[in-house]
Amino acid sequence: MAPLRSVVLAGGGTGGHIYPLLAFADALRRHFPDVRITTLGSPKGMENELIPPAGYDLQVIPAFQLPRSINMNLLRTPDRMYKSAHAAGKILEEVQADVVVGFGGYVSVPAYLAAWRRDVPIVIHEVNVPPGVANRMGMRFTKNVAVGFPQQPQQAESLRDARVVGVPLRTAISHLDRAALRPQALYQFGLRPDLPVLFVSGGSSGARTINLAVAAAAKRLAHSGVQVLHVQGGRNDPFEVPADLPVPYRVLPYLSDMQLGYAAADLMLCRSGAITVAETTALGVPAVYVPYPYSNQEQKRNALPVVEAGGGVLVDNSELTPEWIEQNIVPLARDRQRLASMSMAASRYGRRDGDEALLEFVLEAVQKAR
Ligand SMILES: CC(=O)N[C@H]1[C@@H](OP(=O)(O)OP(=O)(O)OC[C@H]2O[C@@H](n3ccc(=O)[nH]c3=O)[C@H](O)[C@@H]2O)O[C@H](CO)[C@@H](O)[C@@H]1O
Repeated sequence: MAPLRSVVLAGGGTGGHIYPLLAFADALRRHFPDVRITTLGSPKGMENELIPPAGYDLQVIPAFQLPRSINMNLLRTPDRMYKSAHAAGKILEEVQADVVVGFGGYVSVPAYLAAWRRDVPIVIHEVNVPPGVANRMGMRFTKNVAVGFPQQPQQAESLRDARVVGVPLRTAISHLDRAALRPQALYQFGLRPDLPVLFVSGGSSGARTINLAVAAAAKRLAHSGVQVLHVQGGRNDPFEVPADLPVPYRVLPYLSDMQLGYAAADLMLCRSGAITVAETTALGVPAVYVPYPYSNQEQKRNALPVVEAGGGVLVDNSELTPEWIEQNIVPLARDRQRLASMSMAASRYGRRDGDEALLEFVLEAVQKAR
């Protein structure tokens, strides 16, 4: 029997759930060119902007609001959840799914429920500690849980038996040779090759605090010879940057080709969403991480091991001021030796093969179920 004929991938909301799903879909297609790949999404998530252009079939199922904490009663009430699970189930039957692989986000819950009802094997990929609500609910239905980072099984009881597979990264990122792409990236962004580049990103939706603090430090950065490539984030308000700066400060609303940003960067200033950390470490990009201060400190946990390994610096959201940037980022961005050693330390922590490792885990799960 062919190992896989039809796979349903569920995950939605923000880039952090969608990019690993897309990277995994690419790995599936590379290994099994004839496999049918169906993705499940919700009506308003970023999946609608990211999945169809990547060439995958996106089936949108009715949305419902997940509670902030795990609540299994939700699964028993014939409300919108029932409608979503019913819609997911119809799709699973129509495509005769061999397996459902879920990456978290609202849309994963109905997919897990529908798969469980039909005895379709479920694999969960989780990148956060504590695990997201959707995946925690999914864990009631399967033991096939994979995680992105080596510290997760020690940090969360529910992930104790999970397999560490890494994070599936887009091939443009996992295969990136930063030094080789750097000249093209600098040219494309209109940046100078003789001055350090600070690459700023607040994750897939952007981060207001980071945007405002860096924009307010624009003059100090520019007069110290630090260029800035600033991705504002898909869903964030524009901000003002002085027009008459002596060195380039480029602002982009969103960067689909993140590899170009990573290639141009000498130093990154960013939120520590799990996928961002997986990418900076896989590529050895030295980073100053500003964890999102809410949602259970999950972003602080993502960044801490990298910082402890010497690959990054951590600063509290409330401490990120223009003065802090001037006193800390400017000297760091100009210290080539320190950046090189941070880059090496980050690379030692990161990995690039998460797509292949997750595929192996999924194949084992399907095999086990047959
Ligand atoms: C505020 C919040 O709750 N954030 C969560 C969200 O973050 P978020 O959705 O921001 O996800 P991550 O930081 O993990 O990943 C962002 C992804 O977007 C990409 N990107 C970003 C900007 C851009 O212009 N272009 C681009 O392609 C990055 O390369 C990366 O692949 O999901 C993560 C993964 O579950 C969690 O760890 C974060 O805590």
